[in-house]
Amino acid sequence: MANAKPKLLFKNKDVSTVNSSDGTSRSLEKAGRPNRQKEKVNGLKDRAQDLRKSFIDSLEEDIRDFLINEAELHTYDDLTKVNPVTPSTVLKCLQARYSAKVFYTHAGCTLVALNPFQPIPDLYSLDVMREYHSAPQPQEFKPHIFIVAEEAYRNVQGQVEPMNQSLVYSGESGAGKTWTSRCLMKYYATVAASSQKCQDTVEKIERRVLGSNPIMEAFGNACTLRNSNSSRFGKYIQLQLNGSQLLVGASVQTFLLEKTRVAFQAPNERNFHIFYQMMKGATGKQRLEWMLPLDQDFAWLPHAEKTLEEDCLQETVEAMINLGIDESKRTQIFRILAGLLQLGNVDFRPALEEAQTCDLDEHSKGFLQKTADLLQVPLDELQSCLTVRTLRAGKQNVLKLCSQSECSVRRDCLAKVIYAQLFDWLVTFINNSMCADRSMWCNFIGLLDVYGFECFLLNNLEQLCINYANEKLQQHFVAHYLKAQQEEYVTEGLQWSFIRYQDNQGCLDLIEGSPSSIFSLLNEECRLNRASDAKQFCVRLQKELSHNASISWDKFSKQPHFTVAHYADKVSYQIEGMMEKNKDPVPPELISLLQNSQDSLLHSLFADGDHESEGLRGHSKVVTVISKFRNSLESLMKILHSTTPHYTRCIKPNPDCRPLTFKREEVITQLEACGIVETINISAAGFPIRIPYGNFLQRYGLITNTRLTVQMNQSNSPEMSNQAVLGSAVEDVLNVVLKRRASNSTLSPDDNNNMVHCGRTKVFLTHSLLEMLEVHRNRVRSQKAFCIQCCWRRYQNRQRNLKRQAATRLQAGVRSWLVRREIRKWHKAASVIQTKWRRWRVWMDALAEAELDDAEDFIENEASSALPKLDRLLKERGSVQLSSIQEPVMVRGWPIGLAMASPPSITVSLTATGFQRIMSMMACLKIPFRNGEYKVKTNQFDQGVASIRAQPRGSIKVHLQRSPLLYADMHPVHKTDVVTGFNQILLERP
Ligand SMILES: Nc1ncnc2c1ncn2[C@@H]1O[C@H](COP(=O)(O)OP(=O)(O)OP(=O)(O)O)[C@@H](O)[C@H]1O
Repeated sequence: MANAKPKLLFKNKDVSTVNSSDGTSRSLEKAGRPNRQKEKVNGLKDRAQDLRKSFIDSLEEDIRDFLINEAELHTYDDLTKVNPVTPSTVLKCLQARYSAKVFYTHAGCTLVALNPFQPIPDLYSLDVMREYHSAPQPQEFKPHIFIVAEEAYRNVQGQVEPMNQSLVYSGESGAGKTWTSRCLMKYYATVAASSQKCQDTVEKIERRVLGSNPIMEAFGNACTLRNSNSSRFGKYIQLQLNGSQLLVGASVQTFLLEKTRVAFQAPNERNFHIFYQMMKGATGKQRLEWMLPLDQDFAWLPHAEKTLEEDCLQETVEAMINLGIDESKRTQIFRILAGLLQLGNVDFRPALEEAQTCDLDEHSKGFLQKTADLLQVPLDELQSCLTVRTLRAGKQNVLKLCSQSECSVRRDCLAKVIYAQLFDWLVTFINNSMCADRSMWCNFIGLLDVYGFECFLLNNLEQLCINYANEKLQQHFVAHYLKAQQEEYVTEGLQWSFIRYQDNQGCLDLIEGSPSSIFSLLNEECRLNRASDAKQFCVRLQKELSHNASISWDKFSKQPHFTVAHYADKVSYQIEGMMEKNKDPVPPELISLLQNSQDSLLHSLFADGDHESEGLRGHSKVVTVISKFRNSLESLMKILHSTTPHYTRCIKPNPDCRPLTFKREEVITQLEACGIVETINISAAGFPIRIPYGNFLQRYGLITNTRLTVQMNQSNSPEMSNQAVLGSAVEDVLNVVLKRRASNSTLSPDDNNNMVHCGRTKVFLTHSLLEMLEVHRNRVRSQKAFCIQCCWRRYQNRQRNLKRQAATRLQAGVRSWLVRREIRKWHKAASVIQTKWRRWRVWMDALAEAELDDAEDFIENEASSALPKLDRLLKERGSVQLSSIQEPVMVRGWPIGLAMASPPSITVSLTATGFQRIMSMMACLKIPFRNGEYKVKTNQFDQGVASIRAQPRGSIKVHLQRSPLLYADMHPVHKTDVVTGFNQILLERP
């Protein structure tokens, strides 16, 4: 149905698809395959599920990115701009704004106010007020409570029907309703004070209007677990404006004061502030007068040690003075309150005998005495009222002694009735002092501060009334919101009739309808004036109301109860005590006691006869709490219906009242409870997704191959015709999608129309059509992706081949270059070696020639000189001494080398020609030829002399090896004892 919660795109669908793939595992189980296989299959399934989930998540993210720019969420001044309008996107937006210290956000015709829980400098200053007031278009400013205030004020100025305005702010305890109320009052006081003409009156009224706050808060607020300054009543303040829209008066109407708090405070909660103000702020004289010694403990004053800024008696007294409550009245008020504190300390003891009344201990007697004194009633009368009950039997009164618990109930009842009457008296007094004569004002701006929706562990009549009031306001709000939405659709040229939504009329019928409803049955039960039985009443409810879908019962609960499905949530109400609370009986004796009080104020509170107690009223006349509440709510609703409403939803971002802390769960619960989510759901019933044509084509244009730029460029005409061009392109896209849908299903074209509407500049969609568009877009995208993949692969292959060819060429080039370089190196080296070698050879040749020339010269020149001289010279030129021969023989290495260097024919000739060669060798060695004494061996195969060694008996053996270098051993050195030249190393050494 229309108010079904918007599901996340694709999520549900996908889960079902995944589940359907379960068959595999089931069939395996049936086949009884081993567990491991099953685990494997499950593992694969899980993986597939994970992959699918991550795909869906990324897809959702993609859609979200398209619809909404998360980075700019905090800049969204209006929650209806969030796309799609779902609780989670709304929450995200609020959180982003809260983090950016922006506390107000529009939500269509509503303003959402997040409590910062710390004073924000310059957010509510006089300058800001004046700025908003003087702005030609305050709506263009940042969202603020002053925009709402100014809008209401201008509506009055504009005299547009309905001229009267109502500013409704709701929210849970601690959300900032009272704060908002104070801000608005200050705003109007400032705005109205801008006129010089009636400055005195305005100031007087302003002082009184603002001055009434401390009094109302002192008497009606208390420290609770959820808020240290919690209003325990609902109020509607009417600011009265004259023809010039100046503030000339004000009045206040209150609802459902939590009077039980006077006599009962929940653990860790406190009584109304006023009692603590008296205890802490009284002067010595006042303490005596009020009988409140500093060291006295009071049962009804728990946690008195806790000091709050609200515990300021002086401020309350000053406000009283401003309002015109004179000293004697103030004294009376405080004496009565002190009397209540004393009364709380009175404890009853069970009667010793059945015929006796409940007893009081000494302490209690003292407290009762003080109570009687302060309330100015006779002590014995007071005591008997609390302990004895008067029953009417025909025309006679019958006295009945009360049990201990009955006495306590009567004591509490006395306190509650006095406090409630005193509170009402104060409200009346405030009204009298602020309210202008009816002829003086013509319009009003009403400020409605109501309790927010309540759902506790145990809920009773108070919660039923509060939640009923919230249902009423929600109904009013929904009607108003739909009107605003209708206006938006009309601007876009859409029909309104297609919006279907489920309102909360069913729930209201259940609570207040006729002929039978919870209220009517409760009232009937109370009027029967019989002892109420919760179980019986529960059965009755089941019998009479079970046809209503909004009521249910928990079969497993033992306590008599009923559960109501409110628009915000289901709430279970316990029936026990509900009838008693509805009757709210006040024993007649108590009323007559108070009527006889010597205190004129107390006397006047009960003197008018309105307080006929249960025993004195006829059964048909019983006015129950429900009836009273319902009547006041009816009159309030009448006022609201006749005014232009402005809604502000105050949100408490965290339960601990910590500054600038945003708890998502906490906020979403409140958004649900204050109807924002319901509003969102209503919006979802129409077209929750609104996309400007341009954006639509950017995303979905590919379905019909439409390119936005082309579309835009085709038309150089003004904007409207641009929109027309875009609109027709959008329709083309939608037609493709809807045609495909029609071919797949049997739905009528009407159904298609319910899914989409094209406005003037935007296309309005349902979630399901968006889903279809996405599916279509994905299909087109996958086709295109496939195409791109093919092209890309082809391109890649071509590139790869080109690269391969290029690489081969490069490799070949590099290799040849390397080889060429190597060869060049070798050539170079070879030529160096050649050059060196040639040089060396030339040099050696030259040396050898020079040597030979020397030798020849020497032989020629010195032939005649003595042989020892020649020996010396040879020795000098470097020669080997073969010491083993008897006579020293000098061997000139180089001539041997020279000999060896001769062509092999020399060697061959040594062997071949035998003796001749041996002779030349011996000549070289300068060995005297002595046949048989020496043995000269030459190596036939190796070139050169292998060795020359001394043989036994004086023989020598020369062992030389031929150097690869010609004449290597040929350079004689002038040292006689050293053989030099290359052949030195070739000489075998011992
Ligand atoms: N706009 C604001 N700026 C700063 N602090 C704020 C603002 N609104 C609320 N507060 C703080 O939050 C506290 C609770 O606010 P308030 O008393 O207005 O809540 P409430 O909704 O009226 O609660 P209840 O329903 O219990 O009366 C205030 O005492 C104040 O400290």
